[in-house]
Amino acid sequence: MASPIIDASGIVKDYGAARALHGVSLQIGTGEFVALVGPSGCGKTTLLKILAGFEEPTDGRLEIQGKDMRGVPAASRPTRMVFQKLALFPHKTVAENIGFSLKLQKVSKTETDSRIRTMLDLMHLKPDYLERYPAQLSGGEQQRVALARALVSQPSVLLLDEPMSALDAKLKKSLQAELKKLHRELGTSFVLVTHDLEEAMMLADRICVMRSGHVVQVGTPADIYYRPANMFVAGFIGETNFLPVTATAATDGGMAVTSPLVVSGKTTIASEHVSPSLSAKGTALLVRPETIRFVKGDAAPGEWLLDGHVEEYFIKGASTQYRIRVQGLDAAVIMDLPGSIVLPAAVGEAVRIGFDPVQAFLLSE
Ligand SMILES: Nc1ncnc2c1ncn2[C@@H]1O[C@H](COP(=O)(O)OP(=O)(O)OP(=O)(O)O)[C@@H](O)[C@H]1O
Repeated sequence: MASPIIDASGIVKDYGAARALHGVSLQIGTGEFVALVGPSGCGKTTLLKILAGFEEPTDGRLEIQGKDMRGVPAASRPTRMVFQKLALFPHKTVAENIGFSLKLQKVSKTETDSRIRTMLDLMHLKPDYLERYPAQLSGGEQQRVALARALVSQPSVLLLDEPMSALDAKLKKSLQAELKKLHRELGTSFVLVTHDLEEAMMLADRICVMRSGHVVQVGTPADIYYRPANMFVAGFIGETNFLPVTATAATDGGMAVTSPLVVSGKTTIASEHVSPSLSAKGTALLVRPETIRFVKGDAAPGEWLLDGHVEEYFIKGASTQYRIRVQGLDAAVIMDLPGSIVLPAAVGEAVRIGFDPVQAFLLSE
């Protein structure tokens, strides 16, 4: 990265005796959209608050635009934060809410009015909303006002703490699309904390996966989905199948893998399909549900085959999910097939399923 706008290194945060962040390092590029994901309590909001200046790190160094942020209060940083729970002032109108920070900065009335109107356009809010109070707006509209209020002071970095978690599914989808468009138009760096992995995949240039106060992996959505560092990351994003295998180093840098459950033989997984942090513990092939098919005639060359029976299926509209029970595997194998009027197999039916191991990824616990 040429010159990161945010450069956090070795950030430690203790709350009393409890350590919330254990030396987190993360660089964010100018204009980049980064999503922070991970299970509840892993430290996402704490990290965001440290970037915003609402919490001081116990140890480590944070630079924003090349400047050490130690002791720099939130209001003096080039960052603005939008909170999970709306922090709109209930007794101020939409116009007063949006213009609040400009008033503090003593920006002229003409300039303030003009910036508020620009924000209103950007957020697709009608001009007559300006005189309304937050309680007179829908949840989605309130969230757009909160975004407008954060963006009106033209921050270099927008920090978003689950801004869409309170919205219903349809509203969430439309606001997600707007957020992506907004990011493209403004060129501002966005850091989004979210529980919604699909949201992170859809919106972010890079995803930072956290666990228990540590960064486990930072990568593009494709890296995280197709080349996860370990089973934790793989299981966190999307549905997964883990097929236990025995792996030994192959001569060309890849790994030779075998499984007693597989009808056909040994195969080599190329090095780019092997996790760099592979260890001997719980070595498995990650096989995504959409890469598995029913094999009714001949197998394709090199295809791995498993025999089982249909435990259940779920019609999801555009796709149908099958769960296949394979003897010797703890969990049913999940397959996602394109939706079709004619179902390919019935519950209880004996089936043979197959996948190309070249599309799989070798990882460990
Ligand atoms: N002010 C605080 N005082 C004490 N402990 C805190 C405080 N804020 C957070 N923690 C603890 O720090 C850890 C990380 O919390 P944080 O809110 O950053 O997690 P998170 O990943 O954002 O979780 P969630 O997804 O549930 O919002 C948790 O164990 C939490 O209980």
